[in-house]
Amino acid sequence: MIDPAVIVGTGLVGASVGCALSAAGLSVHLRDRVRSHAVVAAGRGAGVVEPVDPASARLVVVAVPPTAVPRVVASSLARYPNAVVTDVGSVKSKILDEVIALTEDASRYIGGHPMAGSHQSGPLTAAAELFADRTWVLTPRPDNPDWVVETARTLASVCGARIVEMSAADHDRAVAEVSHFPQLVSSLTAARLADVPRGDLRLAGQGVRDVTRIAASDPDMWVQIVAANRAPIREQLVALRDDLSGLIAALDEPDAVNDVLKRGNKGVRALPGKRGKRPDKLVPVVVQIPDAPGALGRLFADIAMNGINIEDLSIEHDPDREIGYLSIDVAPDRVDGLRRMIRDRGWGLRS
Ligand SMILES: NC(=O)C1=CN([C@@H]2O[C@H](COP(=O)(O)OP(=O)(O)OC[C@H]3O[C@@H](n4cnc5c(N)ncnc54)[C@H](O)[C@@H]3O)[C@@H](O)[C@H]2O)C=CC1
Ligand SMILES: O=C(O)C(=O)Cc1ccc(O)cc1
Repeated sequence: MIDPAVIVGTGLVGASVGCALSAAGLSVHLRDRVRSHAVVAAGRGAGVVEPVDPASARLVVVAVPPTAVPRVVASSLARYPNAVVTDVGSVKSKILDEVIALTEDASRYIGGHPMAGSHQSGPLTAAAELFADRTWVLTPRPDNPDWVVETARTLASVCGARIVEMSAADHDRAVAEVSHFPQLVSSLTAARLADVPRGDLRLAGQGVRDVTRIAASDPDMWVQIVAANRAPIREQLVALRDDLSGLIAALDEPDAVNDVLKRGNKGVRALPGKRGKRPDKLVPVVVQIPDAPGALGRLFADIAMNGINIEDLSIEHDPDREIGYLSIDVAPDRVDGLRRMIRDRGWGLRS
């Protein structure tokens, strides 16, 4: 149904889709305005740079920056007359409006958005597993024939993603809440660090790193995303401004500060955890590991030998010493066993 596929735009997301489809045995043809990006993506196993016979292409995945998406979708609909054309752009309504304005018949176009990526860009950071167990939003419309929707579903499934279907408008509101607004807040938080004296920055722990990771994202890309989804983002920012004004006015009142922190706790609990497990039902065990080849592998082997399932994990690097702190989340009934094993096997335990 999706073989052969064409990917236009072979940066982080396009090349990752290519890697996932190629790993599933499909033939994938890569195109990019910058040919070297397609060549690098091919080198990472995303497909081949040789063109496909346009009439034989079954699927085109447009993975270019948001402002370029409508034109590339329109030209792909014309160039590949038998293919379903989908995109991975982070906004959906504006792209759809522009595609409809550019084409006579947009029924072979269906919007898509895998909710996976990173703050990095370019094909060098691509990975076939990027979409595994992540949400892939599709925005089918009444004018899409069933086979078009089915083709897009097949793409998301082959990439290992969970499909969520909704209208373009609902998608844009949701991503403003859970992706675009958090990006801007992370950027604002990180921006304040640029003026913090070096000596003060040495006190930075994992908390500030957690809330600023995505502030390293590509500004060019995010300017385009924000421009295309202004109304719902503005709503979030205005609500934040009210919250900030309230907090500033109430800083002397512990009850009001407590209320802000409690609301924060509630928000964290609201986020879905792994397979529906609430993250607050897992317990972190922090292990000190040497920054040396094979250390992680040995630790994981020890944990597996003891029949303990790692539900989630994260790593923090010591800024001065060649060690890392691996935080392993396990079910509460496995904590004692894991701690005992860690000590018995000679690993350092931090909590
Ligand atoms: N970065 C992320 O975490 C995520 C990004 N997205 C969306 O995926 C799309 C691509 O993002 P990334 O892969 O991160 O960007 P990227 O910058 O890594 O790759 C974009 C690629 O598109 C190429 N390109 C630009 N204009 C083109 C054109 N007119 N024709 C052909 N190729 C063109 C560029 O040369 C580049 O190789 C964007 O629309 C973005 O909104 C979706 C989910 C996650
Ligand atoms: O880095 C992360 O955690 C992300 O959430 C990346 C991301 C960036 C843009 C999107 O449209 C979707 C996902």
